[in-house]
Amino acid sequence: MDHFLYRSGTLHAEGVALEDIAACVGTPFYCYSTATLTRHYQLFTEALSPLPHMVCFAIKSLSNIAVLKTLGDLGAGMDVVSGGEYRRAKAAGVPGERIVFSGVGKTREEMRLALEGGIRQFNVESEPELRALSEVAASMGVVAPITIRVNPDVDARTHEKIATGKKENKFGIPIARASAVYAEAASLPGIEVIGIDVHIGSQLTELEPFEQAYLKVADLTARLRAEGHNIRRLDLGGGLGIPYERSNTAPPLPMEYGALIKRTVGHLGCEIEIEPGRLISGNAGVLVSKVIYVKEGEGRDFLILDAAMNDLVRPSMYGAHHDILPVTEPMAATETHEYDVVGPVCETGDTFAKGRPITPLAEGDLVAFRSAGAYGAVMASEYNTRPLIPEVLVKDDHFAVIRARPTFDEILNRDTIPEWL
Ligand SMILES: Cc1ncc(COP(=O)(O)O)c(C=O)c1O
Ligand SMILES: N[C@@H](CCCC[NH3+])C(=O)O
Repeated sequence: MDHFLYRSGTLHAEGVALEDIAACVGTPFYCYSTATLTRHYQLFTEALSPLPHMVCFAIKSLSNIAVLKTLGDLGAGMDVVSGGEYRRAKAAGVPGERIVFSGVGKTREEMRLALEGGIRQFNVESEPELRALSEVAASMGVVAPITIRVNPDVDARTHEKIATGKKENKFGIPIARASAVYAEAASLPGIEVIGIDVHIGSQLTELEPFEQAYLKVADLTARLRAEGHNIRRLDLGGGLGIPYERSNTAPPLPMEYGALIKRTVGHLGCEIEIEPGRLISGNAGVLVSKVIYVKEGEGRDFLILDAAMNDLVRPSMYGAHHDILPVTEPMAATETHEYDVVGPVCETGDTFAKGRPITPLAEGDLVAFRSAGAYGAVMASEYNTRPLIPEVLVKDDHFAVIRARPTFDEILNRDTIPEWL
């Protein structure tokens, strides 16, 4: 469910017409709905209640500080994967005790930053990282709370580039080695073992892979407790998928996912942590773009937009589908026309969709890419010196620019010409 609906013949974000935002900030731009962000966060908290739990938003999916504050003010925790993301969470006012630090390559500087600023736990992914963290913490006279991310060797049945739970993936330690690694962790002076972490991939559209992974975590919890570890928190990762194509069967709902968690690990008396990103932010955002030209090609028509792969890379990177809606509501009887929808970047890969049926469009018309809130703005670049596009947050009947388009002066001034040139 989202809050982008046609009203009076034009697409709105909550109570605001997207065309009014376009007139104010220009195109292209990202637009997020506070109501959808809020609702999706609440779906998870409702799904996990009454278990003791924390929903830590994976901020890699959408890291604008205003969005983080929206969720943080509701009580959300944050899952960060870099010192930069940690700083964003803090800038949004989220206290350290609600921030978890994931990722395979945390540097000592990042560890120090989080230990100084406060941290809920580090999700440690390897023995060298464990030793480095212990050294850093001990040198500061503190103890780092940790879980160890285990790799359960489960096929998440998602796009291979975003599957993380198979043994050939770089993530976590092999679950078979867990006893040895936990024993080492318990012996290190700068480490306090809190629990177990697992995350098997993103955009999962079935519950079964989660079930396999969580059952393995339940077994491991019992084993590690028998070995004397005080396992009291389970971080079950993120990854629940969203319906990008409305015609497809819908992925499981947070409520069903919550029921699965209760069934598989709910009896263990652990605090449950989850790290959803896409399900909270994905359908909370659209990318609005304008048709620059309609170009007749060989046996196809190209819809050339002012948005490109540098603004939304998912279609060219993963072959991902995003629904493309005309901002002006089509008349019920309007026939569709098939377009190859492309951007202005000088690569054939700069293609959003091929042969996509859309209501006939003309120069200057606006379109909205649905489900663009997650892994949209955060993966944007300035390729072809196309400025990063603005982000706008809507709440009820008002909106605010939460990141402005940089000026070309700002962009050009980032480069410096050495004095010897
Ligand atoms: C460790 C970790 N946690 C959480 C997430 C969030 O995933 P998603 O946006 O699919 O919910 C990811 C990304 O897959 C991740 O790598
Ligand atoms: N960037 C990916 C998701 C990556 C998830 C990373 N943990 C996407 O757009 O689908």
